[in-house]
Amino acid sequence: MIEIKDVCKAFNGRDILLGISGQFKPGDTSLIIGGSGTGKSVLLKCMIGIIKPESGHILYDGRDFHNSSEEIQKDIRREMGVLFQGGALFDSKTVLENVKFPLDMLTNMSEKEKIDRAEFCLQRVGLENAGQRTPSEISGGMKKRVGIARAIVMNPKYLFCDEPNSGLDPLTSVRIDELIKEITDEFGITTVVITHDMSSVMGIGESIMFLYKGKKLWEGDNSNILQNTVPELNEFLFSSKLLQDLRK
Ligand SMILES: Nc1ncnc2c1ncn2[C@@H]1O[C@H](COP(=O)(O)OP(=O)(O)OP(=O)(O)O)[C@@H](O)[C@H]1O
Repeated sequence: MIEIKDVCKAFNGRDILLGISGQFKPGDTSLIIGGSGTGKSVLLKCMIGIIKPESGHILYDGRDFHNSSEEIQKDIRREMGVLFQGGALFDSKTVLENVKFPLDMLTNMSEKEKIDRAEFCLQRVGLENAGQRTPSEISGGMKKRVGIARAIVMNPKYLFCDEPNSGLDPLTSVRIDELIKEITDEFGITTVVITHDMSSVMGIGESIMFLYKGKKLWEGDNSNILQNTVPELNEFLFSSKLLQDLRK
């Protein structure tokens, strides 16, 4: 479980996160949603340790990440998988080499063990035949799958996905969401997804936190989000004329 307690962050005197608290449970796909500039990515960066919060605590199964020894921080980092928004794949490496990369960097496994593990992960995301291609030779949806395979190659306890649907068509988006949810269920991962995609909210939002101007204004799930009474959340959910009409 990941617990965040009263996390605050400011840049150049401007408050970005104003005391965010919440819990993310194992086996759940938890979403952080909100409009542009509300602090979702900054919160994610605090969680994965790219940014240090000014105050507050981020606990990984009870271990206070930012207030732990370097050794414990290293342990926690090894338990994280991250799917970056742009994919962050190496164009000069093959798909298989991209997936294997964290194993090369962080383990003492033999080459055969690393290849077996990378191939298992590629198979899990439905790309068993794409290992020898390079990222430039595959589609956007396939790149996301490679990113997911690489994010799970170290068998993470915690998985972070930054806007996994960006740049994808609606059908591919749903497939990527479903894959993230399946993997989360199957391996009991604590998964945190940043999104502003309404179909993700309704499709995989087992736990949802809504941020607005650096504050958490609502939390719940996809079964009760449409009944919420928070004006800012409704404005976010029903931003388009089409959705407003459908709601009516
Ligand atoms: N390193 C930084 N230095 C200064 N300001 C920053 C920095 N990183 C983020 N910000 C500011 O923090 C605010 C929140 O940014 P953040 O990227 O978290 O938004 P977001 O909710 O993820 O938006 P989007 O959905 O558009 O990605 C923005 O006003 C941004 O300009």
